[in-house]
Amino acid sequence: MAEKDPIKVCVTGAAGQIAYSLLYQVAKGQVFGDDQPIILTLLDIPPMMPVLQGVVMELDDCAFSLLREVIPTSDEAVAFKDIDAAMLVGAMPRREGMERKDLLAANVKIFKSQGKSLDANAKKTVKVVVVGNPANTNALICKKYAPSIPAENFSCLTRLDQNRAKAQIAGRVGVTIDSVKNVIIWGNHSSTQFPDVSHGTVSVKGTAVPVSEAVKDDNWIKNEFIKTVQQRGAAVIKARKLSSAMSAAKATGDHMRDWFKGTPQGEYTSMGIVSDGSYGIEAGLVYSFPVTIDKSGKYTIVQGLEVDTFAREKMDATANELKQEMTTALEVCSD
Ligand SMILES: NC(=O)C1=CN([C@@H]2O[C@H](COP(=O)(O)OP(=O)(O)OC[C@H]3O[C@@H](n4cnc5c(N)ncnc54)[C@H](O)[C@@H]3O)[C@@H](O)[C@H]2O)C=CC1
Ligand SMILES: O=C([O-])CC(=O)C(=O)O
Repeated sequence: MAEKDPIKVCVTGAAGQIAYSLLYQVAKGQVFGDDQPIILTLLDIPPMMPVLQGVVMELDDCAFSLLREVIPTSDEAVAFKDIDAAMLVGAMPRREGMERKDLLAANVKIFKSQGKSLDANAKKTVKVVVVGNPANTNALICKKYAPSIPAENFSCLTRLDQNRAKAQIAGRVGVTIDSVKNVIIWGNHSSTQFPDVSHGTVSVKGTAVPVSEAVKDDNWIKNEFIKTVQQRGAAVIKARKLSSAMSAAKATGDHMRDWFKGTPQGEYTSMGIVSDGSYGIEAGLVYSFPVTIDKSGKYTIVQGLEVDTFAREKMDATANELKQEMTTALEVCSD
């Protein structure tokens, strides 16, 4: 069979810690498919160019069969030229004691500039995932400054939260990770996010049962579980003195793979997307919803899930935080 044409993929923050794990997955074919040749563009800031050269040397030395070309640069226009996919990782990470929104003033302007440059340089079909924090609001700003690219092409990463939630449930029940399905992350990638297992299932001895039936401890689900997932990033920072990188890279790969290839039959996944008003969430906010994705890469918000009073309160609290972040971000970007 004839070889596919290469796709062009940009990773920003390419000299940083998440990129170091992410680039391996992308170049190895674990994200876009093991028959999909890749051209990589790698963006970082000028002082990081010597470090980035080292990353390029290592990419060469990996001898990846699918990697056709690597373009390291500190110029957004070069990095975004005709790209099919953008993984916007480059931004300052938080340190111990900070909330992710404390990064807003420092990071949001990066996404204003990159939104403008994507608008001018990327393919109009480009799929963008924002990883740099505060991820939802950075994605909102990026989209705002790229008006010629459809809003549904912008997303932010909440897959790491979903993976964390699945791991907690699998560990608690004592099953493998793939036995846990349809765990949802609603809202902001922050400590107000709502990890919701009320529509999820666990496969126990070959039969799918509701998570609550498998866990048999609603108090744990409503308290410790939610808090553990909400605070997991902070716990990793406390332990490592650096924020999550291997797991963040894995989640970014998972997010993009599902977006390009589709979600498995009967399963949904969570991603931060521009709200269309579903579930009463203000249209325009970048909010994490459960979605299914078809083989052509089009996602649809899962509709009709029952929302009880407990869930409603949590979904609204995280939406309110996002509204406040949006107001601050628009102020920061107005000059
Ligand atoms: N959404 C999520 O689930 C997660 C998000 N993060 C966030 O991802 C971001 C990156 O984290 P790390 O890789 O650990 O940080 P890092 O500090 O190791 O790397 C960040 C890289 O971005 C570069 N950079 C800064 N400004 C840039 C710009 N304007 N254009 C291109 N590159 C730029 C830096 O020079 C650095 O090389 C942070 O904001 C972190 O908080 C981290 C984990 C999970
Ligand atoms: O917590 C942080 O600052 C990094 C991050 O977003 C995560 O690990 O989820």
